[in-house]
Amino acid sequence: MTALLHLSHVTKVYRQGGMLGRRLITAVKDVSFEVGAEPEILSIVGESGSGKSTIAAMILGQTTPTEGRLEFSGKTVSIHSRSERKAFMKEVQPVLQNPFEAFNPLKRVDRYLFETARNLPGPGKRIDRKEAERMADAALVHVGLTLEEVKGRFPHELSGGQLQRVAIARALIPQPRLLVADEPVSMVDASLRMAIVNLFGRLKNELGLSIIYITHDLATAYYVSDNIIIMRKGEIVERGQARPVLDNPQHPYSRALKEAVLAADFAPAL
Ligand SMILES: Nc1ncnc2c1ncn2[C@@H]1O[C@H](COP(=O)(O)OP(=O)(O)OP(=O)(O)O)[C@@H](O)[C@H]1O
Repeated sequence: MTALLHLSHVTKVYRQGGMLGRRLITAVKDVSFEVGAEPEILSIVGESGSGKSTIAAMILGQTTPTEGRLEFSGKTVSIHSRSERKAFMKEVQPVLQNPFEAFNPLKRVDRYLFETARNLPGPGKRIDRKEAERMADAALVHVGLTLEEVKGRFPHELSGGQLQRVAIARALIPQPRLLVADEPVSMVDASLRMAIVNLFGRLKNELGLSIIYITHDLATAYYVSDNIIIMRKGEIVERGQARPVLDNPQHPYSRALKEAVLAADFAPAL
């Protein structure tokens, strides 16, 4: 079966600086991996600067690889127009790190959901307000909320965890096949992180959605992912099924990452 997403020998080089002192930064170097045809949660972990966000940006079509190829459902991803972007975004949706940045503080959050529903691409009759409300409510129910709970609310009237759920609900409205979640719990209160991560597991099972979960947090990655990729300086150093890899990491860098987490967990309280 054709993989949902296939990255083949992908490299991304950024140019930094002006004419004088121009520097080339290889953010991602010869990376290949797949998200399979069956729903899966793939975690990409690694320290800051290892290239995780650059991979997310390429998968979301926000930047193009310098070398290599990305295929979605067997077709090379190439976005040259607004309509191509809209069609692609129907299938692949982002979940951002900071939900407070994803929403304008002066705009009621339900408006985002209605607008997303009403702007869906494709033929057919225009979605009316009632239908948009029904779609918003259905998406909110998938994330453990209801339209009644968020209707008329501004972003600051919701907690970080609730707002991240609304952001995820918004991403669900187009009925995508892949979510790309870049550090989605790092701005959420520690006590609520597991709830969001559990939600990913539910969305995979209930909606058949695949999720790329980019994180620093090995504990949640261990808990929720089927597969894992460990990155260092733009390259994949280890990959495989999440639990065996994290139970028994082979690469010295993976071991160091795990030891850093264990050391933090057992650090004496100050
Ligand atoms: N737009 C850009 N222009 C120039 N360099 C960039 C750009 N985006 C990222 N980089 C560089 O590419 C490298 C990889 O960055 P990237 O943000 O992909 O890593 P990351 O693993 O996601 O890190 P973090 O967890 O801090 O977001 C870094 O050296 C970064 O400075």
